[in-house]
Amino acid sequence: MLSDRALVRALAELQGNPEQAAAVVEKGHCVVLAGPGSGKTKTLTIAMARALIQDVPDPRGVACITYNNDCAIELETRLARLGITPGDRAFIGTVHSFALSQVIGPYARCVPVGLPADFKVASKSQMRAAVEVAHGISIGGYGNPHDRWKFASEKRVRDVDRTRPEWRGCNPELADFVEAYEAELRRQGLIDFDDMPLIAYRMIKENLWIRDAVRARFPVLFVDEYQDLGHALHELVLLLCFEGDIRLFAVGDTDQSIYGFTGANPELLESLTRRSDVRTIRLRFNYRSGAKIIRASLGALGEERDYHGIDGAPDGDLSFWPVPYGHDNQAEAVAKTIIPKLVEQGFELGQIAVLYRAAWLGDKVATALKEAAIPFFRTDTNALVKRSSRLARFIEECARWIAGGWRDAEPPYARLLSQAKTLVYGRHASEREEQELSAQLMGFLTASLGTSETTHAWLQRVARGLITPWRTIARNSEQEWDVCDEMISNTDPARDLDMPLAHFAGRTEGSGRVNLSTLHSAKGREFDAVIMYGVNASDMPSTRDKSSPGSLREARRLFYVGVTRPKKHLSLVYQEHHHSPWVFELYQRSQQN
Ligand SMILES: Nc1ncnc2c1ncn2[C@@H]1O[C@H](COP(=O)(O)OP(=O)(O)OP(=O)(O)O)[C@@H](O)[C@H]1O
Repeated sequence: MLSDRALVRALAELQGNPEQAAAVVEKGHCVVLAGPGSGKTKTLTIAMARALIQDVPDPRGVACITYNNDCAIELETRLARLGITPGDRAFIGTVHSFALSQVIGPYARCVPVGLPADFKVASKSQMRAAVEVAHGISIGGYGNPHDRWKFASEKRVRDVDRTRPEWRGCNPELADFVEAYEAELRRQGLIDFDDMPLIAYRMIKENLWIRDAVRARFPVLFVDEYQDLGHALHELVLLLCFEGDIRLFAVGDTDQSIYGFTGANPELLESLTRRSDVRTIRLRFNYRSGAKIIRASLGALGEERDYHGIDGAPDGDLSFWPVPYGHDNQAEAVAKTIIPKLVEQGFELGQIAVLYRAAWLGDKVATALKEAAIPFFRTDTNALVKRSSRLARFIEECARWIAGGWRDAEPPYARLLSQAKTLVYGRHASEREEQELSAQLMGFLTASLGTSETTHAWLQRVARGLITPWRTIARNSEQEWDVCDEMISNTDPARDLDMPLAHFAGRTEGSGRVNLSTLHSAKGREFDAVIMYGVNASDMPSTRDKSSPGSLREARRLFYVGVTRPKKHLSLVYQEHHHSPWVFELYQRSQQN
């Protein structure tokens, strides 16, 4: 339970930092801008707890929007430490789930948006087919529809307000393409992912009573990682907060903007700081990393910033690992030399992370670690348990309960039931629905106790016993039910991927396993030691990164995100005589004072 005592303790922790302390008690619109490790997320979570206790009377609550499910889960974990759990008074989720569960779900049937009551989210193949139909109608079928769609979908997420002249004034044929595509989806009772914030925006803009209803429920809106959220969220914020009187508390760092390919634009956050009705607070200390790592990170960014380590913090250390030949040899060096050396220096495996650009590089590291018998936990797209998938995490928690967790309530059954409720009903289930769900879940879990099934066989039973019946009744159309099938395929015994259920159940983070993550998924996280793998001249930046100044800048920011994750030690691994140019700049800057 959210308690005054936990809040008093949390507020006391910020007293040494006047900027953080001022931000959490701010009663007007507030934007906190700061570099890595400066306590933005900590400030946001405490501000949220304070608002819930002191500013917003029950049953009203607050909403907190963030970029993706990874970030939402990280926030939920931090808020849970302050006694806040998502529920009626606190919405925590992505902008898509906010749009779907707080605007479209409750109000679409009251306004003419052209959605049937039982609308569904389109699958990838339905979206591709709709693009092809729309291309035939709007462009006459000339050229490759999917190549053309890339430009159309960029316009779709950028020009959010279609009543403005830019929508038809600039590239009208792309506007036609988008409209034909959306009409084709609607004809089938479908919406897609990008539709969610766009439809919510239009619903609110055209029906101001919906904005009032959202404000009645959530008088304060928190936004984490604002720089990674695109135009649709920004327009929603302008509508809800600056035209609609909901209080905004946003945090972000333009130097860590790494989702340009999804339409994110760091300028949107900058534009908020120029508003006279917003108080901008800049944090100056980096609590995470030693001074040497902070200096190195400025070399990685290639620009100076006014961030400092805290007095008395250890300097931190860097090591450089030139390896003859390519990725395989570099992965071997990570497994056979670098990790053992870090362990020798006293680092725990669970506090070491290996970061890389793409999941296929993670495969190479995983293979080398397997051969060296080093346990690891993957959080990239090739991971068995997708960190970003609530369904995958729920399945893993069920396995933990079966593999002994039921004895000491770790995880407690109530948590499993609440996760199941969210997956199927999006949190609001009737008493009868909840009872039926519980009977089904409890029946399944108890039938799994004491069996000697492997993970693959058990997952097949999960699919038959839970997923198949649930996906037919699911109201929460956002859920990716196919994740269970992916897990079944990723444990295929024919490819020697199966494992005992107890082994699968122990695959949680921080349990003595090295963390393997893409740079994107490492965002917002921290580790004692970080190994940046594959920092080669041809990978960072890649030829694709060099195709435009914007993508080159974004690649550099991605490198910076990785370099700013360690608290105490940063290792860089690259091909001998073929290192990224940024490694050299980083080295030079780390040597200066
Ligand atoms: N006032 C403070 N006193 C002590 N430790 C703090 C303070 N503020 C933040 N920290 C610690 O600093 C670390 C970084 O904080 P946090 O993750 O909130 O930073 P951030 O700005 O969100 O980082 P990033 O942008 O890199 O994700 C955490 O370990 C946090 O507990």
